[in-house]
Amino acid sequence: MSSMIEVKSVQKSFGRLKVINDCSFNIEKGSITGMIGPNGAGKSTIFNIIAGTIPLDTGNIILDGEDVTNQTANALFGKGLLRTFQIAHEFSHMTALENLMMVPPRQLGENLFNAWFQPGKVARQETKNRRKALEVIDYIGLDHVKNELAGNLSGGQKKLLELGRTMMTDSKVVLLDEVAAGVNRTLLKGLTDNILRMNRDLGVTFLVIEHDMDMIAKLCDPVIVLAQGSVMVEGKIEDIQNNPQVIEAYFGSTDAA
Ligand SMILES: Nc1ncnc2c1ncn2[C@@H]1O[C@H](COP(=O)(O)OP(=O)(O)OP(=O)(O)O)[C@@H](O)[C@H]1O
Repeated sequence: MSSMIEVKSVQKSFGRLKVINDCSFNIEKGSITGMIGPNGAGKSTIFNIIAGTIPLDTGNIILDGEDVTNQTANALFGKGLLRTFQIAHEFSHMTALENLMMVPPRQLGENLFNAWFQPGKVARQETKNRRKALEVIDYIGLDHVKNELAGNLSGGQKKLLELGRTMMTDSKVVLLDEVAAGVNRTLLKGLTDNILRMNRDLGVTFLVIEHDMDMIAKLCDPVIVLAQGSVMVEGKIEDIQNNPQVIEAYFGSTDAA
């Protein structure tokens, strides 16, 4: 297997606080890699560095063989790396289906030149886009609420819609940051099943940061344990759960989930 993402000796400090400390790991192509660790271990920070939302101090991020260190989230999006975002406030008054249709980058209809000079092409693109959105909404099991305003969807349905938005883009790698938070068990199963299907059917690689250990156990292999800004151990969830060092650092921590 080859690497989709390589994190190489990354360091990151906020002021005098060293948050990421010589952190290195690989995410294999086609894997669903989990990341766990105690509160404050640096999970969100390394996640944001990979996603291009915060710059690193030293080290490198390699995406599918290309050095993409400190490239913007937009540039990375163009290269097939996507993180899910909560549905922004301004999209909550649009329907679930419209939210999906909004997603593709470089949408022709938004380009004035194309709208004026290539109206046929724009219409074709919109039809294609709508067809894809209908396929995606069916795939994620939200067909029955496709015309509902996104703001009226339940918390779990919004998470499914966020996942659906990643499917509109043909992403190679999707970063998921605590998607299970606040989602009920039934919808969580839907979310987990969809991630597994996207991985299996579409070959999407995932990096999943999650406090929900059931979800990690169902989805992820391998699991990386981050502690104090670097990788403590990496392996199968069964081995990690029995590792005394991890139990001490993670499960022994009073504020661990
Ligand atoms: N922008 C920032 N400025 C200053 N300190 C920050 C900033 N972002 C994060 N930190 C600090 O970096 C450390 C790691 O935070 P981070 O959010 O990456 O941890 P985490 O492992 O995701 O934690 P949790 O599981 O609680 O979400 C914490 O001590 C946090 O206070």
